[in-house]
Amino acid sequence: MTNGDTNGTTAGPLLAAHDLVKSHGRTEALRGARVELRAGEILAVSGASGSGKSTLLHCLAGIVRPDAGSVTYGGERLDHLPEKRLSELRRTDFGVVFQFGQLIPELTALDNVALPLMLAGTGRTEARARAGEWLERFGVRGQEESRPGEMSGGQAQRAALARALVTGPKVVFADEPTGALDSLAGEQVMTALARTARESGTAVLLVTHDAQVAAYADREVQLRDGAVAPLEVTA
Ligand SMILES: Nc1ncnc2c1ncn2[C@@H]1O[C@H](COP(=O)(O)OP(=O)(O)OP(=O)(O)O)[C@@H](O)[C@H]1O
Repeated sequence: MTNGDTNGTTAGPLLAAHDLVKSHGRTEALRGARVELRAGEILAVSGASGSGKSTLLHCLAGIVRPDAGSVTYGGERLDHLPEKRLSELRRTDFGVVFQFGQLIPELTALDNVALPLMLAGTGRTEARARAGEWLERFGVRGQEESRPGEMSGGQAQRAALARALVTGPKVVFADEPTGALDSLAGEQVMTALARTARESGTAVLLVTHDAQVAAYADREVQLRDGAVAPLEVTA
């Protein structure tokens, strides 16, 4: 009974996927995947290339609808929500970071981070002030007026994290956030993400094939052929 085991600290999961099935054409990317994310938890989803990690993340984030199975967020069926409500929820409650931060190349770092706040109705001056604070939290001070192409990969990715977190989301979805970085820049990105998520109580669903990145998580599940595999105990 997922929702019955409340004891004040461990209410039901914030986000849960049960028996997810999703095909891309003839490829069955997910075959009964099941995963639960608790509020404030950092969960790593690992697995070999092609095991379905990104597809699972897209289903959980409401970017893609599964063919079968369920995705619930705060007890509500995400996969049944109409598109309009889903995009609203994605804007208010979710943040996303992909392998290449996907900052808008024409905008400065500051304006990239201010943008989600402005889309949510915050005035430009206030949005830029808050964006500056978040860039500072992520150690990219001094780069406010740089465009993404003028920053290092690590700086751009930390700015992308600031953009994902600036609106105070409940969940951040990070798909191989260090995949394009060298190991030092990757460590800086992961340290900043884990610290900030913990400080703000944000849950993180972290997709990675890198064990060193997964080590930043509180818990890890491994996907194999579109389903969660039992974890091999290595230590
Ligand atoms: N848009 C798509 N069209 C066709 N096939 C796809 C599409 N997206 C994913 N697939 C296929 O679905 C399977 C799962 O892909 P997915 O990207 O979810 O795995 P992954 O574990 O994230 O892989 P990687 O680590 O390489 O990114 C793979 O066989 C992939 O080729």
